[in-house]
Amino acid sequence: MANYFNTLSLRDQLTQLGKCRFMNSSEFTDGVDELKGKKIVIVGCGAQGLNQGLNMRDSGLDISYTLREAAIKEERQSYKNATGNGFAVGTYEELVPNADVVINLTPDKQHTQVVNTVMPLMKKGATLSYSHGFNIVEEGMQVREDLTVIMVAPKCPGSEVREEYKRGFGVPTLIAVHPENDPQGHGLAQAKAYAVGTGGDRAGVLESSFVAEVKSDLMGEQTILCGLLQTGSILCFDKMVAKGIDAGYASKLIQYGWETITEGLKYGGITNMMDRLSNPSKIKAFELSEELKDIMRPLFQKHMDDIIGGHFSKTMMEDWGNDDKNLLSWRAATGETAFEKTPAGDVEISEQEFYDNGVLMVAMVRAGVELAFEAMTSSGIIEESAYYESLHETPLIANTIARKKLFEMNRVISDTAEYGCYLFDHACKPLLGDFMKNVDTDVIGKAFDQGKNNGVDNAKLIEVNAALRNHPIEVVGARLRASMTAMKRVI
Ligand SMILES: NC(=O)C1=CN([C@@H]2O[C@H](COP(=O)(O)OP(=O)(O)OC[C@H]3O[C@@H](n4cnc5c(N)ncnc54)[C@H](OP(=O)(O)O)[C@@H]3O)[C@@H](O)[C@H]2O)C=CC1
Ligand SMILES: CC[C@](O)(C(C)=O)C(=O)O
Ligand SMILES: [Mg+2]
Ligand SMILES: [Mg+2]
Repeated sequence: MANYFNTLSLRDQLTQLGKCRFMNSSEFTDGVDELKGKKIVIVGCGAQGLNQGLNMRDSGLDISYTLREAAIKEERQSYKNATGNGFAVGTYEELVPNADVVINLTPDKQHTQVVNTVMPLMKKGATLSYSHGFNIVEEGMQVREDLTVIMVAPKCPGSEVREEYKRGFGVPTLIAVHPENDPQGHGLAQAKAYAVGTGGDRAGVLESSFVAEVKSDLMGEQTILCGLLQTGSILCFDKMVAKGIDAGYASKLIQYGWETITEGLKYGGITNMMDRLSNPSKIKAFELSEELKDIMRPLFQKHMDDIIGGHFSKTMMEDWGNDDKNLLSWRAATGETAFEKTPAGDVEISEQEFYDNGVLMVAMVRAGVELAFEAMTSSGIIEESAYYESLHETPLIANTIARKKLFEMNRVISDTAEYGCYLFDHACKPLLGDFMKNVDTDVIGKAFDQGKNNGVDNAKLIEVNAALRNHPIEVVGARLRASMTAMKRVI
């Protein structure tokens, strides 16, 4: 199998990378009709499998799970997830031949083997669905000509897919039809109905391509969403402790700090997050983030280039072939970091204090979000997609760190995201070595303007505010957040 993206002509590469249309809610008036009464069988019952299945069943769809035989026999967690929630479970041979739609929600590493096993059992004209297109785009999986291939990719962890649905809403979702596999022309209608089933239509759906989803998803998760949050957690914690700040306080400031400060992003983007700081702190955070952007830009660009060119997927697949040696050793090493091992102290930290004493964390978030967005859009990914894969998803990943630190983040995200996160972290920490030598507790651990007057230069403040507010991510973000809020009001 060859990398599908690399087999395309430049024109087709650019067309598929740039495919992204924010769909109007009027396009979803048929609800789940296209899939009503159809047999939908999900392969795997993990982070996405369980939560998508619960939502689709509550939306009136016929959902059952097929698991590998050993998982059923040994009553593994996937089996318990499915049966414990009252779903029918069966082997591939029992369920796949009658399925109208087979949804592959196993880890990316398993896709080739899983698809090669289930495909011969699938009935003529059925549909195969994914939530991430790695197998199609990076591995070049060839799917039987009579089968339709679609993707419905929620832009968030599985736990949020369920939580938002229960709140009567949903999460932004990207849908796509593989152009090589749409023999009956109904792929888009099915993907739309599936997105309604998970609640995605209530938050916003992007009609995109497998290619755009893969390249943007990989970039977001490796850099700002997971990689930089990991690097920032470790570096900020070590700095505070080295400078004599109580380790329990430092641990708590970081564990809950990402969640608190990125909450500001949800409501009003980077502008709002930065506006939560006093004027002197905001100017300091701006200057730090400019410096961080200059230092980290080549690394963000390298990740984007390696993703676009296929170097990243090639090297990760080598690790798959090596029994995940890198992934497992990097996971173990993360568990040994001082931040992971130091429990959050029993101290009260107010919401405002997380901002005031976390100026460096705010600067890291601004730098990472903007750099990821810039690297994606300059590679042909449309702004809406780049927004979801950077700013929008950062608070959702930050929530996972608040639950159980980096362990929880890396547990909840896909193995693919986890691998890319460690790769970025290992390159980023040394890159920030000199920068970190020059920072002190006035920007991490204590308030920047403590005991000083609150004065700033007017011209400087105007310049900083303009730079923040006029960044393209703020423009597209304001539009997307307004439509999400409008959708929420309609429901
Ligand atoms: N994690 C996330 O939040 C997101 C994930 N995605 C995508 O969703 C897909 C699923 O990822 P995720 O939910 O993280 O996966 P998980 O690791 O959480 O779940 C995997 C499931 O697949 C089963 N499984 C593992 N290996 C095999 C195998 N060889 N054959 C059959 N079943 C197997 C496991 O069950 P058992 O081992 O018991 O057999 C488990 O139920 C991926 O394509 C990922 O990129 C997309 C958006 C976000
Ligand atoms: C951010 C990681 C992710 O892409 C996701 C939750 O969207 C993943 O692969 O887990
Ligand atoms: Mg993702
Ligand atoms: Mg991903």
